[in-house]
Amino acid sequence: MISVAIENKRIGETQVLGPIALEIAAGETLAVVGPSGVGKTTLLRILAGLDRDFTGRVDAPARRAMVFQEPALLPWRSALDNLTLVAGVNTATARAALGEVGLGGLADRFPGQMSLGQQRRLSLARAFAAAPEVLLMDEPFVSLDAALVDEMLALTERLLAARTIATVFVTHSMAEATRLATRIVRLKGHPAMLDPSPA
Ligand SMILES: Nc1ncnc2c1ncn2[C@@H]1O[C@H](COP(=O)(O)OP(=O)(O)OP(=O)(O)O)[C@@H](O)[C@H]1O
Repeated sequence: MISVAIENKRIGETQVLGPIALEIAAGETLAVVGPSGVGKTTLLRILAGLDRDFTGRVDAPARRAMVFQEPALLPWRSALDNLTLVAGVNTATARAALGEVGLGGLADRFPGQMSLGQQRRLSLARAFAAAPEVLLMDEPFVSLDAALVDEMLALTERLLAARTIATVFVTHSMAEATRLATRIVRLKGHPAMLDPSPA
């Protein structure tokens, strides 16, 4: 379970967020939608513990994983080694995670030797490998073609269904939000707050 109460988040002189209060239960998938530049990534980075420069508090389990817009893989490490460098992921766990996303046969490939879809699946495998209690995804399917988005959505649904993770994902796409999320919230305004009308 994640509980967040942001009073104020500034970037320079500008107040970007707040006040914002949210609770996300284990097993729940919350989609955060809103216009470009409203503060969705800023909120997600606070939830991930990557940004502590705000007024307020975040209570969340320590085991958090993040999936970024770009796969952010290490090009000089094999698929397997991209997973084993995550704390708590040994070779057996990494192989199981690769198998779960359909990359069991590509453990020794480098990211540059994989298709875009395979790289995205590797990025998902890396996030799930460490058995996170909290998963944060920042537009994980942006710039993919429709068929690949559909494949990635199906895979993510399958991975989440087998676990009880508190998930927050940022998206521009209402179609993605509706498909994956159990709840949708919209960020609105400057500074951004939760829009009380249903998203
Ligand atoms: N390092 C920075 N310096 C100055 N302003 C920033 C910085 N990072 C973000 N901002 C500003 O903070 C606001 C929120 O940015 P954020 O990236 O959270 O928006 P977003 O909703 O995720 O946008 P998008 O949907 O386009 O990714 C924006 O107005 C942005 O210009």
